[in-house]
Amino acid sequence: MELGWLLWGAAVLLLLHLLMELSPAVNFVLRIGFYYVLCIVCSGLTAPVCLLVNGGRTVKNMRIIKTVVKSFKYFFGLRFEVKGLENFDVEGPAIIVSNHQSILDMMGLMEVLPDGCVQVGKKELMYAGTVGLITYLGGVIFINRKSTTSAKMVMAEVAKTMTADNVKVWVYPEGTRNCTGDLLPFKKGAFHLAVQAQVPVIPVVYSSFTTFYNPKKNLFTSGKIKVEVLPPIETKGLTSDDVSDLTDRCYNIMRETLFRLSGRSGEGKDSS
Ligand SMILES: CCCCCCCCCCCCCCCC(=O)SCCNC(=O)CCNC(=O)[C@H](O)C(C)(C)COP(=O)(O)OP(=O)(O)OC[C@H]1O[C@@H](n2cnc3c(N)ncnc32)[C@H](O)[C@@H]1OP(=O)(O)O
Ligand SMILES: CCCCCCCC/C=C\CCCCCCCC(=O)OC[C@@H](O)COP(=O)(O)O
Repeated sequence: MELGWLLWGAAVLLLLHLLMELSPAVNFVLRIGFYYVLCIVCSGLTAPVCLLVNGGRTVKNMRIIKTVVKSFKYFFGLRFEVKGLENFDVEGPAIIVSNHQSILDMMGLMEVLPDGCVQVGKKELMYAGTVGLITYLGGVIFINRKSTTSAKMVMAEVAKTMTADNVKVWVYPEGTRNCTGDLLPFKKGAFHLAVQAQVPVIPVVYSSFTTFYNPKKNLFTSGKIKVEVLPPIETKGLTSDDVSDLTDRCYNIMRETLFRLSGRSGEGKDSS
């Protein structure tokens, strides 16, 4: 009886393997589907641990979430090469800005996430079942992207509390996922936040995923991601009039770094 089940299991695995070899679409759907399942199941298992250890919604839960998510890369054959982690060692709060390519970014995020750091996320994430629960418990700040007024109010509140709570805030300034190998124009929320709280901006850049991940081409293989944490940009003394310049400065540094890390040297200079 047991041998029968084993043989059936082996046959199903072999069939899936053959299908994945033969069809890139099947390979993509199975791999990305597995990522979703992993996120949903691990969130469901991690949430009670967070509740038991820390009692509710707190940034301290990010340590637990990070430990779990850091193991995901082994399932997908992803390797991270990280440089510049010492640039996170600023005294007190800071705004961290990074490029946002895919839902896979959660793995890269957790690879470098400093202690005491929460992310700004779209409010729709809150309703994503167990993933919503874990992002809530981890202290993610939810914003309504469809209402600039409401998003600005949330961000202004964060500017007031981040110094008192001594937290770093991670914002994806492109405001949405973008897997083109380039950057979208930056939204200004992160930079207003940095100026209002008078805290430094720390840019983090991930090399382009396009060589191993492209949903339009059903491409999802193993790959290496280079990550660079860049030196902090001070905002002391800056006012709201300086936000546009600060945004452009960060955009240019990050775009140049993105192209360098992705092997497109020489591109990205002197563009705005
Ligand atoms: C165990 C297993 C676990 C598995 C799983 C775990 C996962 C555990 C980690 C989860 C991690 C989640 C990560 C999610 C990742 C996202 O969900 S990314 C999407 C959400 N994030 C964002 O959108 C952030 C970036 N967006 C912004 O900052 C935008 O500026 C805002 C605040 C949303 C506003 O949007 P907007 O109106 O479209 O933007 P924008 O053109 O910048 O602003 C309009 C005007 O308002 C002004 N303005 C903007 N903000 C302000 C401000 N704060 N004050 C004053 N003026 C302002 C601008 O200057 C502009 O005026 P002008 O300069 O043109 O005159
Ligand atoms: C009862 C409802 C059940 C709903 C189940 C939904 C399950 C969703 C499950 C797994 C998703 C795992 C993803 C981990 C977190 C990803 C965060 C993320 O990358 O969000 C995208 C957001 O930055 C930008 O969104 P858009 O590109 O503007 O769109």
